[in-house]
Amino acid sequence: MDLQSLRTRIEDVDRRILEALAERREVALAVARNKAEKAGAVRDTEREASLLLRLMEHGTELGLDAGYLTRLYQIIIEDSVLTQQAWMQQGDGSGSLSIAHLGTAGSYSHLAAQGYANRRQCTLQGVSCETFNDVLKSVEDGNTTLGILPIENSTSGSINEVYDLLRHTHLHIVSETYLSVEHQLLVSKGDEDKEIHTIYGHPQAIAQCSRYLSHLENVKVLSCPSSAHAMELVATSKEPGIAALGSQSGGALFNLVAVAQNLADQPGNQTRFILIQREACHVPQQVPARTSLIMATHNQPGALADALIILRQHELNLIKLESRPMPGNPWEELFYVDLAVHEQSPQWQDALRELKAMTRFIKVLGSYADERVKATRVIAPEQKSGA
Ligand SMILES: C=C(O[C@@H]1C=C(C(=O)O)C=C[C@H]1O)C(=O)O
Repeated sequence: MDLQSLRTRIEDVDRRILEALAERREVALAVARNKAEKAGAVRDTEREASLLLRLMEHGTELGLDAGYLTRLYQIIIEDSVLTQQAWMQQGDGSGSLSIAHLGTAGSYSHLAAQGYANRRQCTLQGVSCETFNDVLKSVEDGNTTLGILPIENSTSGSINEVYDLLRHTHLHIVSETYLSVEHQLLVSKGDEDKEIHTIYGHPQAIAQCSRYLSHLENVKVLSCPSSAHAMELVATSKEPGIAALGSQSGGALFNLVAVAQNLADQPGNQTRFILIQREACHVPQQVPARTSLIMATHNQPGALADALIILRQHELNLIKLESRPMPGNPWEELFYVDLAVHEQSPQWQDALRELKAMTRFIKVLGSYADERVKATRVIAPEQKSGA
């Protein structure tokens, strides 16, 4: 067979894989409907383990590597669990979702908003904003139903500006979504061989690529309001030797080419985004929930330890605890806390009452579906027999 015919065959196989993936997602939605009727939990790790084991046995018979299959199916199962969780909360997708986001099309916030809408079988009606505060205002003023904001990154940590804004708004966090952020260095087509003297990027992208950038000599690094701004600047400028930090899909949108890839200081760089809305949401019991709050303890020895003891007494699982200086009050600390709990659970309501009595300030930012899907692990059949 010639190369072209072989490639046509590959394309045919890929089409069938895609159709099978779409069918699997449809069946997962039917499973969600069934679970909603029976009040069953979305996640069933025993079922996942037996499924993975069977797939590995069958796969190795077909000559496929067990490690490859596990990685592949972990992604497929994560998609299935998150699709079911989204359905449990929002039901069947209806039309479009209006979401305010930082930057124009191609910014990381826009990509995350796109992923959020896709997961809910909705089309995205995105509204570009210049600042995080504009995203908030768009939702507060009723111009959009939702706003999306990056809240923390696996490399650069919490995005304090966003926490600060959340402290002063009456909006609620109603969802979270994770985006793999693979920064690339993008230049205009034809400029691939030009020496770079200036790199533009969003401050978060610059922080996440600090190691790579620190090794470049005679290069100016300049901040832009969003990654989309940085890419647009490079795309529209005639000046050679300028580059932008951005994503692969953003680069494609602006017709830019990558001259360096995977630039984040840590592999697997991910950003967690939150979705904010005017009304709080209700997380069904079948879906694991995360509750986020900000609190300031009294400035006295052991105050934080006392707050943590309350959480332990109520058996609350702490996902995140971070302290930040309180803006305007030097040397006083504000704590960001995330707990694995449903807001309406009596366990949390009791703990909150006790915390209110012993903190100077406490604000629940929202309770929403926990989108971290910890991969189920199984021992591959050959490894088992070889052990
Ligand atoms: C589809 C189901 O829901 C979840 C997703 C699974 C999958 O995609 O195979 C398996 C178990 C559950 O964690 C199910 O329960 O069968």
